[in-house]
Amino acid sequence: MSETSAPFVKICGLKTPRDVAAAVLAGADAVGFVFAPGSPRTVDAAAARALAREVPPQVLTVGVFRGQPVEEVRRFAEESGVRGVQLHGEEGPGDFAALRAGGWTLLRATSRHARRCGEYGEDLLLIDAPDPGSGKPWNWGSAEFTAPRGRWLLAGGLTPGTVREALLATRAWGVDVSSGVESERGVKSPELIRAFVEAARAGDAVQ
Ligand SMILES: O=C(O)c1ccccc1N[C@@H]1O[C@H](COP(=O)(O)O)[C@@H](O)[C@H]1O
Repeated sequence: MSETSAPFVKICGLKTPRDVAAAVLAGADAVGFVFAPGSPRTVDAAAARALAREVPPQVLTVGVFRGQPVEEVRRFAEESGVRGVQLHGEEGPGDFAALRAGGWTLLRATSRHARRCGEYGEDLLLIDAPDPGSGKPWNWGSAEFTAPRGRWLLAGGLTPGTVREALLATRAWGVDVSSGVESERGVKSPELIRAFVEAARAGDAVQ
């Protein structure tokens, strides 16, 4: 995982070798493969395994889950060989503790208020819109939003045009995007991926 002061950037919902090449070439720190059913980006474990083989070791591969039983999460993560697990659900500290033994980097995604990264035993906290993967932004600029402490990623409707402003406003440690780097729903655009990473890193550190 990146230890630089530049924002951490995760590009999510990759489905093809072309998507992976674009994210890696753009300089993403992490790439996500969606195992949650019902998304236009859902891939199976075998497809993710083949894609993950194209990812260099400095880039974190992450399996993305929504409301799936821990046993299913474990099985997909083991079969695909991803190094990180991102949970969008009602998982509690016990679930994170159960997955800890697998050696994965654990990401907890929530749209609720969170005080700090690590409260549930996660390595990274992700503050997202209530409808993950929808491309709908939430009101991160509102005075009611209090940023958590520690390593947290901002997600939800970010685009190359909004990511820098969002980073400056929230002081997030990093960002995660899916819809905002697509030419149509579920289809990644190498140009938008490059533009997103460039915009996130323009001027580098925001912390
Ligand atoms: O990308 C999906 O389809 C998805 C499905 C289920 C859970 C999470 C999903 N992606 C995550 O959603 C946000 C980004 O959403 P947006 O499309 O940029 O608004 C990010 O955390 C993805 O990892």
